[in-house]
Amino acid sequence: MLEQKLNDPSLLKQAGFINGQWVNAKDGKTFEVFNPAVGEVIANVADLGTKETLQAIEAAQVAFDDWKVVPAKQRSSLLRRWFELVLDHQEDLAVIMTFEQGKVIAESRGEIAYGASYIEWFAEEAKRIYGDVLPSTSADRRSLVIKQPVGVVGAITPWNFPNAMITRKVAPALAAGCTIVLKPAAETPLSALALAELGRRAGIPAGVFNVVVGTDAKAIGAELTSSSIVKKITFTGSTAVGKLLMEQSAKTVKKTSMELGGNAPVLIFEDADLDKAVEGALVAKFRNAGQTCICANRILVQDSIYEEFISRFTARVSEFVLGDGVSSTSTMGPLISRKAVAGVTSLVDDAVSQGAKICIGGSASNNGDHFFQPTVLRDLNTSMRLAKEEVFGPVAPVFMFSSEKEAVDMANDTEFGLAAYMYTKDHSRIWRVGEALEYGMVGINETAISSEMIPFGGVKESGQGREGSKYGLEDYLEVKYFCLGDI
Ligand SMILES: NC(=O)c1ccc[n+]([C@@H]2O[C@H](COP(=O)([O-])OP(=O)(O)OC[C@H]3O[C@@H](n4cnc5c(N)ncnc54)[C@H](O)[C@@H]3O)[C@@H](O)[C@H]2O)c1
Ligand SMILES: O=C[C@H](O)CS(=O)(=O)O
Repeated sequence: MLEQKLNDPSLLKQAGFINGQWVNAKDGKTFEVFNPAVGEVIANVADLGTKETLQAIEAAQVAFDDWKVVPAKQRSSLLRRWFELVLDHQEDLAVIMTFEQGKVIAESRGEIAYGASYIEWFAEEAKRIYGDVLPSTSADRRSLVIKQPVGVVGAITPWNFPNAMITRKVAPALAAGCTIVLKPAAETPLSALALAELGRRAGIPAGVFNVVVGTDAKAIGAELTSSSIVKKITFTGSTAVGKLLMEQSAKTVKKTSMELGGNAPVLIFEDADLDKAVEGALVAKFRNAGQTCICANRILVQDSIYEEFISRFTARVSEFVLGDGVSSTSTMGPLISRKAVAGVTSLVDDAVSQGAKICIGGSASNNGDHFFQPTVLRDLNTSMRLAKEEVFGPVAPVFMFSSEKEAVDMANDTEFGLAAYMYTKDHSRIWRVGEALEYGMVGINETAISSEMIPFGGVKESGQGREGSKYGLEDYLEVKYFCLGDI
């Protein structure tokens, strides 16, 4: 049982969190949460819907009137306390995450630290929300700008990073003086509810941070996007759903922040440090069993080093140990669902049917229903689905290119533009290729590019807005201009 694994079993919450209270569904409905590694039910969580979402929005509106005038330093202190409590409970939060999402425990511990870093960062940024005094337009008037919170925020988050994708939204929202209604993914509600419990213990006032858990994402999302009380929607998830939410938000002209899908290329040029390129591509591809938005979705290798790269990379991939993420011997966990395994399988089968060769792996593993073998494919062409679609699984398609121009054209031949990576020692090439790549983030001889201090986000159909860094707060603030006459 999950609670028996926890030092503090009271962190395991199975109800929604609205206006500082744990609430069950008005109709008493619940839904099951599964451990993807073993297929066991680990929790039965309240299945909230439209009525409870409206209740949460109204609570957030009432709370906003008080929260927006809490001095920045006090908001900062509350966020700092929340940060400290998250780190104090890092192990329990990591165990909860591995049980409901499947990632290996070391990665879960890492995500808790990463998620906490956003709370720490925005606790600090809360005290740096500055306005401007502008040059006068005439002798008898003065112009100035203040910044104010946008208001009630609706947030919808994915299952692949069930802690950090939440704190990356809730922390800046609260730092700016906004209140928030969060709908986490139904696959991973427990991490969100544990964060809400620790926020409550930190002293974050009732109604400021609300969590609506439920399986009817469409209904909850419709309520959040149609309400005139909700002034902003912040979403992390697939591009298809992001487009839908943007459409729904247009009717009330909401601000939107969108962190959407990716199709990250790794460009490995013949002058690259091949050891670094192999290790970088390995991390970029197989983190969270390939289920991250900035995973290496295509590995593009220059023809003269293609065989050497394939040999070294495949050797390293053969070292992964598939298994239950709670086991310290496992280095890769399951995918989130059987549907995910089927999706990855169809992408591999499509490539092989068109002539791609399997270097290692290539099919679902017999470890259990949700496992897929770490896979390397070679001899691919750009007509294959793997060249266009987000894999979201442990499959590394290695494409070949001849010239720098061909590499850039291949890399940019996608509607996505989140992250891209390149390995080269040529500094002129770094600037030429870096500026030509149509992506929001570019890793150069490095693929571990994420932190709370950088502007995370993409261009094209990978989204709009940035999360983290000094830029991440602006999405939760409105600029107000004062014109002082009769001076
Ligand atoms: N850019 C980023 O920072 C980032 C981070 C993580 C994941 N992602 C992307 O998310 C996708 C994988 O996550 P996923 O499968 O959870 O994505 P998803 O879009 O299916 O679901 C994301 C969230 O949206 C909700 N949702 C689904 N349909 C909805 C609807 N009609 N109305 C309202 N809410 C709805 C889901 O319940 C979930 O909470 C991938 O495309 C990945 O690239 C992007
Ligand atoms: O999956 C998307 C995450 O944003 C990736 S990261 O952990 O922020 O690098």
